[in-house]
Amino acid sequence: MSVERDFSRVGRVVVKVGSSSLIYPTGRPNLAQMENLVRQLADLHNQGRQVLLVTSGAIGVGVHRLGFARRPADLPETQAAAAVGQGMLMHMYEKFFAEYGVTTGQVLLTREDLADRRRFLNARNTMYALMRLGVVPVINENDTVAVEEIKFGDNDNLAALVAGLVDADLMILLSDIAGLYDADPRHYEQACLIDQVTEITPAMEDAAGGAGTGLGTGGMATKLQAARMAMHFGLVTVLARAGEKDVVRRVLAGEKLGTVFWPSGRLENKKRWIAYGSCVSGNIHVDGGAARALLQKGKSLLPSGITRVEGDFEMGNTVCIIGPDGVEIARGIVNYTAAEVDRIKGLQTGEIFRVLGHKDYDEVVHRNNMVLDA
Ligand SMILES: Nc1ncnc2c1ncn2[C@@H]1O[C@H](COP(=O)(O)OP(=O)(O)O)[C@@H](O)[C@H]1O
Ligand SMILES: N[C@@H](CCC(=O)OP(=O)(O)O)C(=O)O
Repeated sequence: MSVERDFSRVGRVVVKVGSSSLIYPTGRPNLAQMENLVRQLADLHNQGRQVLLVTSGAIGVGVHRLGFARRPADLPETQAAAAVGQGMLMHMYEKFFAEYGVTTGQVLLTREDLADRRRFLNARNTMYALMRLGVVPVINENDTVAVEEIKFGDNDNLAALVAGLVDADLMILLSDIAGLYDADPRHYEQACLIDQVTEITPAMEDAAGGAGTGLGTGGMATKLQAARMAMHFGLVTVLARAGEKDVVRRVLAGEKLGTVFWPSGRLENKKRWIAYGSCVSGNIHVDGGAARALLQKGKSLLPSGITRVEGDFEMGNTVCIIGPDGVEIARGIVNYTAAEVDRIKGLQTGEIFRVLGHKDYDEVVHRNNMVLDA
């Protein structure tokens, strides 16, 4: 049964638009599409809603401006293209938004900005300040400096992280496709549009192919990752075609357009960061008793159930907690270093002081700093 879409009370919206919707096959920017999108976003802004735009397209636009026939294989040249293209994109957005009297602010993020808790909170404060000042943040990955190890890699995941960061009510992913299909529509003419998703199934993941054009990154697979993250955060996602007439207005009006992904949980902000923002520094393996205590009884992780430690983490880092079958059961912020956990593993909490010479916490990972099923 289809759940009614009522977005009348949505106050904060993150809209992500992909390269394939912003660039013509000629490699030149699709000004009509861009202007159209900006008009709709400016209208949302005028309604008193807070709008954040996550935009792709910097590399694609820069590649064409620099006269490359296709995206260069070489990283510095790709980053040079991003530097050129990002400036061009921002110039166009600034111009179109200004026509409607709306001020924009460019925010370029790297994976590291969100992986570090202090920088994550700093980024959040900046976004809140921009919104308080009535500015529409225009966000992209900082492709010019981001190298492989510190990349989000695709803007779908970036959009979901941003939506979680600012506590958005709704994320709209605009692409060159009408929504999620039960098979890759490029290969199966009979593929059917799925109008709503309450759980992302393995069949949907199997059907999610790569990018539709040479410009897109990640294709449907990264959109499903982003939607899964948003569902876990407690946010609604709508995936729709950017070129659909008045798509943003119609989505917000509750029209049955594209695919809606309904929330499956309600993760609080800090736990969102633990599960998806922070980088994992090591693994703690636990026995069956500890796994049950965490999963079924809502307990913290104590030294007694720990069997093995992997990695070289510091206190305050994020670690994965691995069950006896080798599968991750939780993720959390650890209260001791890897060397300390190794020394107290299997012991009762009463023995921590005797072994380490100090005891700041009974718990190796406290329940409040732990997320199950991350
Ligand atoms: N199951 C599926 N449902 C819908 N689209 C799919 C599916 N599998 C693969 N795709 C492809 O994903 C493309 C969108 O991803 P991508 O090219 O990365 O777009 P964007 O630039 O908007 O991020 C579509 O053009 C479509 O061809
Ligand atoms: N940050 C890159 C876009 C990366 C990306 O995810 O692209 P897309 O799949 O088109 O949303 C750029 O601006 O070119």
